[in-house]
Amino acid sequence: MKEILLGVNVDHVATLRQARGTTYPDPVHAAAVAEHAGADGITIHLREDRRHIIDRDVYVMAKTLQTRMNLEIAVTEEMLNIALEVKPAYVCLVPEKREELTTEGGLDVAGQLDKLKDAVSRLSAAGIKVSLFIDADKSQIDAAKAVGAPYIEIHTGCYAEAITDAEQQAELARITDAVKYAHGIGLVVNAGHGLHYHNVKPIAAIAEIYELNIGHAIVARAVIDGFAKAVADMKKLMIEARLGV
Ligand SMILES: CC(=O)[C@@H](O)[C@H](O)COP(=O)(O)O
Ligand SMILES: NCC(=O)COP(=O)(O)O
Repeated sequence: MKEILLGVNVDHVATLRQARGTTYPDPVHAAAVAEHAGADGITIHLREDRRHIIDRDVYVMAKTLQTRMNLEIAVTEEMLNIALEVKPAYVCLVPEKREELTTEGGLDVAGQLDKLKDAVSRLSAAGIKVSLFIDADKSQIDAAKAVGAPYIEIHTGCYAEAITDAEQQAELARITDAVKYAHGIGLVVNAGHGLHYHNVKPIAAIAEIYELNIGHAIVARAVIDGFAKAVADMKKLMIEARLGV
């Protein structure tokens, strides 16, 4: 049984902090608790509008994380320069629209090959492992391979937001096919967005998935159960899925 890793996204600990402009709760503290509870990495999305994670969080976590940072950023000069200065273990390039409530879809790699090739090349030259946040779409997977990204993260939002069982099963089949195809052409395949305690197991059971990045649901559960238990419970579900229990 291949282990599946959990990247805990602490963005929405910062959402609570930004809601009042206080210094608490601190996503740096939450990240330390998550790592102690079994997180294999910490994911943070530094959005252009800094609605949750702010620059200070990135620079402090670069010094304090015991596992590794997966920094999600848009493909802009501002963000690329921050990534090249901080040099996190991983950078995941994501699409971003200021008006969106949350990430709405995958990055259009196929439609901007030269721009992505340049970004991937610059980040990789700095020793950063680059992932592209894309839809479960073979043309986008091929494009990710073409621009030299070693990792992709399949957007699971359509699966998570499916209304009927039939729709969810269709999205699961689409994701499964995409993961296996991407793995088959040599990409390391992660997945994430909208996963929670009641929908994570079928995704975690896909053997070729390397890591799941999960945030909103863990932070929401932590409000009731505490952060350590929320992380540990999610990791337990993922391991159970891999064991087929
Ligand atoms: C890229 C992705 O799916 C998540 O990291 C998401 O972007 C979390 O941040 P928001 O909730 O601000 O969209
Ligand atoms: N890339 C997905 C991620 O980091 C967390 O997404 P969500 O679980 O907050 O929807």
